[in-house]
Amino acid sequence: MSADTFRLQKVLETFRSSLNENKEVYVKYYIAGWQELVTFMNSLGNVFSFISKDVVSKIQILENFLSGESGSHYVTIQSMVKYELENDLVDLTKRGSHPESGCRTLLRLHRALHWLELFLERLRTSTEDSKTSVMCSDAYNESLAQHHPWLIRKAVGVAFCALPGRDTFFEVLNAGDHAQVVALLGESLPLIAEVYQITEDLYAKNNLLELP
Ligand SMILES: CCCCCCCC/C=C\CCCCCCCC(=O)N[C@@H](COP(=O)(O)O)[C@H](O)/C=C/CCCCCCCCCCCCC
Repeated sequence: MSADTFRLQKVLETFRSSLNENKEVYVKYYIAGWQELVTFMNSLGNVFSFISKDVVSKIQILENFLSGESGSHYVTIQSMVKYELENDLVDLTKRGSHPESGCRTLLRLHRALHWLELFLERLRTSTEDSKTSVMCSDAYNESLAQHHPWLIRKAVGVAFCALPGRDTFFEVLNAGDHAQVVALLGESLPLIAEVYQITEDLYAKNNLLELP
């Protein structure tokens, strides 16, 4: 299997590894989960490249923090929030001297993780006449759409029309037959949901949910 072949199992493994016994979220594994999702998006064709490019740029920002001189403060999302707030490294109300803080960058991926959770639950419970474009757009309208300007929403709508049908989508997930994919989604979703909720609670507690 080539390195750039998407594996749903790997998404499950990375999100499982991202949580420690203290319910802290390791940035390294959070990033790894997104890198695997980018591999999946790239397998869908160029129509999604504007999306994967944005995710890759945000992954790179977080990787740069993690490998930088303050990297020890970026090991977990919790330590990142603490460090950036204590050192005034976050633009809280308007974009200023820290336009691409770790907190703000991760928030964008966090919001997208909500979309993923909503979409995967729809996929898990879908029937043979379900449409991937409808499942994607319904999940998008319930989550990310509120954070995107009109032009982005329109571009996303066009991209959704290019999505493969449900059967092909299951095949591209590369996780066996439908029953095996549904089982793996059932195993993955609680982990994704837990990572999402821990991050949501952390950001809400620190009033970071609307970072510019
Ligand atoms: C486990 C099974 C895999 C199933 C398929 C999932 C594969 C894709 C996973 C996630 C894709 C969504 C990632 C979206 C990240 C968007 C981050 C964002 O909101 N960026 C905007 C804000 O950033 P700043 O400008 O403030 O820095 C950015 O402006 C917009 C970027 C481009 C548009 C993003 C649209 C997201 C659409 C979500 C549906 C993606 C469908 C992928 C194909 C299944």
